[in-house]
Amino acid sequence: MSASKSAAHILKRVLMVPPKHFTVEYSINPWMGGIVDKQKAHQQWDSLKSAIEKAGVQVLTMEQTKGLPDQVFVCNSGLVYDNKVYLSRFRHKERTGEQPLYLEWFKKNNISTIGEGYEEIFEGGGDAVFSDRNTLWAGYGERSSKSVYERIKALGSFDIVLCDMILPNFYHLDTCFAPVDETTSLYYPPAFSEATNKEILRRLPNSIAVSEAEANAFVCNAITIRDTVISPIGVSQNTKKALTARGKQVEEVDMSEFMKSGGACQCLVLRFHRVKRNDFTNNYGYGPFGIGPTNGGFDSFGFYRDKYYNSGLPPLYSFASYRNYYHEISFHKNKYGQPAPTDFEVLQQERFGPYYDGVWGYADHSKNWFGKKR
Ligand SMILES: NC(=[NH2+])NCCC[C@H](N)C(=O)O
Repeated sequence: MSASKSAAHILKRVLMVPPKHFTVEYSINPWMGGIVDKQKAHQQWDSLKSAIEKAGVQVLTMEQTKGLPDQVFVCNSGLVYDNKVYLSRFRHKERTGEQPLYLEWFKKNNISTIGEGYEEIFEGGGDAVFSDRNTLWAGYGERSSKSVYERIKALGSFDIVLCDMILPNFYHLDTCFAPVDETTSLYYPPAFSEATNKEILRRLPNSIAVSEAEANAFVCNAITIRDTVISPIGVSQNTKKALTARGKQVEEVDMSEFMKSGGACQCLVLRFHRVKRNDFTNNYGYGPFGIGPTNGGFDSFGFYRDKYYNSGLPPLYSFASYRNYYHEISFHKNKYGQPAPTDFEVLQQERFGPYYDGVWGYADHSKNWFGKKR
């Protein structure tokens, strides 16, 4: 059993693209065809968004650009780890127009980007998914290239489990595999080579094999948020039983319009997980006494500050710098319109000089607290 919390438990936000210009007008996978009912697509997208929010995850949105019908499948924009993203490079020319738009969005939201201009084909969260912070499931075959995963090591240090996919209908990893918790996934065994099947059961021994009918209903395109499994309609009684035995509840949403393009729940979201805290914060992102830097009180350095001590000037602490400091992605600008400092550690050293050595992290958060030196 993995020591690390499952990805489902640390999912914090997702990015979604409302289907303003969603159509099926070309065919780059075996599912694509049919006429999209636009109104239905909007309703289905809205109900997915509500299900995600109800499960406690924030939904950010980005506008769709006309002429890029598959941009709704924003999961394919890249793979996010902490505050970094490895950018996609699409296999089909029909989707390459999406790349610069995603790049711009990541830059605007202070997420550092890797992979711009790289040759290797990579379709982001469609083919690569974390089951916990230390384990990346890495699909290749129809879309992403196997070699890209050497490059992806630049994102962070985690195991990369290469998944050999062998059926054209299951062209993205998320069409046939979905992590559920630290020992469980939903998966469709025929879609994988024998070696990959073994590896899935070795690392996630409680995995649930779905039937052909479920696989074709895109049940493996589910998203688990804590204990809620949000899946397209079509989960069998057997699978429901197995999930209930794992303490999960199943919520089915109709994804018929998006399935005309070969996508469903998971394809419509890009995931942002909770970022690992520095040692000197508690699990709530605050320093001692639960007082955060935006209030008066002691901060996590053990320094007292009041809310207005720097009045007249922009505050030393702002929401943006606070988020950045706690290794959070800052999605908000502070009220002075200033971006978060790019290297907050350096900034802290300049401010606090000898009192700050970057290695705090005992129970009282500071070995130099009030001049104490232990
Ligand atoms: N993550 C996914 N499986 N996304 C679905 C993408 C669907 C899109 N029509 C394509 O073929 O690229």
